Parts: sequence; C-alpha cells; structure tokens
Amino acid sequence: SAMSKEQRVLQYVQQNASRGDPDSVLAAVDKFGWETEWAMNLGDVKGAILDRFVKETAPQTMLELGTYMGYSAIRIARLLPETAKFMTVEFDQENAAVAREMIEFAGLQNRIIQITSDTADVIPQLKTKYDVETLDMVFIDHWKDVYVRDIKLLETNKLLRKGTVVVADNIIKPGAPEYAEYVRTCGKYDSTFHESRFEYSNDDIDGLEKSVFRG
Ligand SMILES: O=C(NCCCCCn1ccnc1)c1cc(-c2ccc(F)cc2)cc(O)c1O
Ligand SMILES: [Mg+2]
Repeated sequence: SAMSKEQRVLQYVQQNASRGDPDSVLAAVDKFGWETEWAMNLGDVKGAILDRFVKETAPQTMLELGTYMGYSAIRIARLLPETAKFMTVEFDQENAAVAREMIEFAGLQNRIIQITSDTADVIPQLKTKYDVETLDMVFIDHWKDVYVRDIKLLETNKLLRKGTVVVADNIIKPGAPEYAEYVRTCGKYDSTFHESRFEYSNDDIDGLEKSVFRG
C-alpha cells in the first residue's frame, strides 16, 4: 500500500540526513515540513524555545507525552547526558514504529525509552515499572483534550516535585484552553506563556506554556 506521510518523512530523512547526527535529522524533518508536506512536529521555531527550557532545566528524569515521529524526542535527547532517564509515550502504533526508526537513525535509541501505550495507563506505572522517583521535566504534546487529565494524573501519582518544569505545546493552535486555564489558575504552578509561530507557518501564531510546580 502507499506510504503514509510519516513514512514519507522518514524516507526523506534516511535519504537526506546523516546517520548518527541528530541535528541533520531535525534539519531534514524541518526542510520537509517547510518545503514539501506540513506535519504536526514541534518544528524549528517552537523547537528552539524548548531547547532553551531543556538546557536551563538540565533534567536527569524527563517524560514526553506524544512521540509522533520522534522529532521532539530527538530534540530533547540530543541535549541530555547519557545518564539521564528520558521516556516518551505514543498511543498510535504506526507513528511509534516510524519514531523508532527515526530515533535509531539519529543514533539516540540508547538515550530514549520509547513506550507505545495509553498515557493514562503509563503514568500510574512510572514509579513501579519504570523506576521513576519524581520527574524533573515533562513535555506534553499529545491529544489536546487530555492534557488536563494527564497533568492531574502526574500530580495524584506524586510524580511532580517542587520545581518540576512542565512544558505544553499548542496552547493557541489547535489550542488547549482548559489546560491553560487549569495551570494558570489552580494555584499549584508558576505558569508563563511563550508566544511563537505554529509549526512550518510564517503567519499562524502558537506558543508553549511553561509551568513550574510549586510543590
Ligand atoms: O493533535 C496533535 N498532536 C497529538 C497527535 C496524536 C497524539 C496521540 N497520542 C500520543 C500519546 N497519547 C495519544 C497536534 C495537532 C496539531 C494541529 C493543529 C492544527 C491543525 F489544523 C491540525 C493539527 C498541531 C500539533 O502541534 C499537534 O501536536
Ligand atoms: Mg504539537
């Protein structure tokens, strides 16, 4: 059968990036997104903001909800030390398979624990099955209508500690209004909105919410 968009991106990366070079993989995905086919990767513009947050936080334990093709997982993992523990969760089996190959091509498979499952099932297992004590940083980029469910699951499963940094994509487009409202008003986070551009767009606005847990 014909290739999916995600498989076309992977093929473009395998034919245009250098194996073991994460930056060349990111550049190839972004070139494809700008010039050939739009895709819902975090992208280069918002990606630079996330890079800054990851560098500032220097997390030893990191969780990503929503792997998609692995673009942001590669963005994050390329900035982490070998000793860091970084888990990324994807629900869609096909996208998880593309991500696995993308991550392997980037040479980061030893730095990323890829989980293919429902985040609602994984979050309660992080302490017991994945030997997590608390998380230093979280990146949320999956279904916009479950962002609130999952940050509340992180809270009730005692996975956040004073200073844990939670970053969420798509606050404007497609939007996560209940999530923005929750983190800004519940009293448990110091939350800031970082306006940016929607992925692979010169016109549309989007942005990241950065919320620091007060403990
Ligand atoms: O839906 C998004 N991501 C989740 C995808 C599925 C997650 C599956 N999963 C993983 C773990 N648990 C569940 C998303 C959408 C858009 C968008 C914006 C405008 C538009 F017109 C079309 C699309 C832009 C993004 O940046 C996004 O991230
Ligand atoms: Mg997104």
